[in-house]
Amino acid sequence: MSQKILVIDDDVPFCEMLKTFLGKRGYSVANAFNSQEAQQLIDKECFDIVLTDVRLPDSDGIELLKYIKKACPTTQVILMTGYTEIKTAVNAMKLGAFDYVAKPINPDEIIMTINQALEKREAKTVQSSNYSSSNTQTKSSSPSDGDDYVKGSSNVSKQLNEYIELVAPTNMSVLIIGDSGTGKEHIAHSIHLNSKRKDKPYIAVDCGAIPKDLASSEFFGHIKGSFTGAVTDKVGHFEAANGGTIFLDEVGNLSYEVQVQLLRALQERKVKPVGSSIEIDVDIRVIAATNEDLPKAVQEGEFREDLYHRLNEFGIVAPKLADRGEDILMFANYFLKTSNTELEKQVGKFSSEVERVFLTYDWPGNLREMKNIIKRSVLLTRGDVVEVQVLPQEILSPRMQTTLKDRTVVDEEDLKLFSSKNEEQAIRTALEKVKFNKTKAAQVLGIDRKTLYNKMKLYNIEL
Ligand SMILES: Nc1ncnc2c1ncn2[C@@H]1O[C@H](COP(=O)(O)OP(=O)(O)OP(=O)(O)O)[C@@H](O)[C@H]1O
Repeated sequence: MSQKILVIDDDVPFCEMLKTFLGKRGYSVANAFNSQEAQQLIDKECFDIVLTDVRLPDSDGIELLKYIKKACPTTQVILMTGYTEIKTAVNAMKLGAFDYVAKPINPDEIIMTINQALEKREAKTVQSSNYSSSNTQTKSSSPSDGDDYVKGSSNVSKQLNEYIELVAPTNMSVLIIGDSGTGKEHIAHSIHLNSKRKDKPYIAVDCGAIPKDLASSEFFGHIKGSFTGAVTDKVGHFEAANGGTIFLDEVGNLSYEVQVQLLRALQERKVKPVGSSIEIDVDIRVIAATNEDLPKAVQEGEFREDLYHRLNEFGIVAPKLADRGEDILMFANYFLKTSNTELEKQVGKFSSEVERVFLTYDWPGNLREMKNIIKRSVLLTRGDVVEVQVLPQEILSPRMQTTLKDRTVVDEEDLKLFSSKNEEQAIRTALEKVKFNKTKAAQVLGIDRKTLYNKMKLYNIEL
């Protein structure tokens, strides 16, 4: 059966174009032109992937994302963002979006992102014999021992690694605090692998993806017939993690009610599956992560103070990528290597200009953003060296954008799937913003002046 994709954008020709493009590649595609229509379709069936514009006429992509995550937790949502909306996109990732792609949309990039999203969706629904869940991962590989873990040598990294080494062998609960994409999950897994529990289960639970009414059953399990839909006995995350480590990702997203249940389980080290009268002893180590300001949530009465202290026996801050100094290029080279392997390419290195951009950019999406940008750049690189022309415009400073020699060639490619309506609007908005100074407008848009003139002619934009 072909994978189902819902494309949501108020730009009808663009939606149709994307539908045809994806349809030709074997996907079964539906279109919606506003949020209401989209919700009606989602109420009828859960899609594998939803591709939605960030701005919709009757709502925005972020609100819709929340709706989808509630209605269909395993659907992977990819946002399509216009110029300079990276902050919104990063926020969306915190709320559970799989990824974002910048408009103009590049055909290879969108296909690559869809494939990655489908892989993630499949990984989420992998089931083991007596334990199944849509919101967990069990892991056996070692990120800290093998080639796939960059330790870094900057001062912040040295301190981070020291903390991991110190706390790992203990049984202390660890709370990892850090922005989205800083590597919190990697840190959690590394603590597990360096602990005495390393040969026991490691269960990662995405707390943000658990629907409120199913939370008790997800954490503590249920017995057959205990509620409508409980057709078999189910082992909860706590029991599955028995003897090992449970990683509670996005712990700040748990409802107050679930927080109470969780605290009880952690204090008493016993769980009772829904519908059962028998308590099960559990021996687990808890690692939690959040990108929220939990002390503030405590102050505002949204997060229980006793649970906060229970989780925060040892706090670790995951550093922002921009603060990791000399590690930045180490990470970049690591992602170059992994991208080459995944895409079966042999791109050798970054140009020195690209390295300079990497070192000066502020990386709001941290390691995840870097990984995505490098993968996209490797995909678009035809030679041996990643040049600045293949970098997305949001990471280039305006000054650099105008010095790009071959920008037009890349633009022409990027524009294949870029709707004329959006493009015309983007150009008009940019011109207005800079009081109709064409040089500045070209900078804002990330295109050269010649391209801007051509496009103004095409859309009859007169000043
Ligand atoms: N030390 C590391 N070495 C190599 N890759 C890493 C490292 N840390 C993180 N990554 C990679 O960076 C990406 C983001 O990491 P991760 O998912 O752990 O971040 P996160 O902080 O948990 O994100 P979120 O808050 O969005 O859940 C992942 O693809 C991960 O594989």
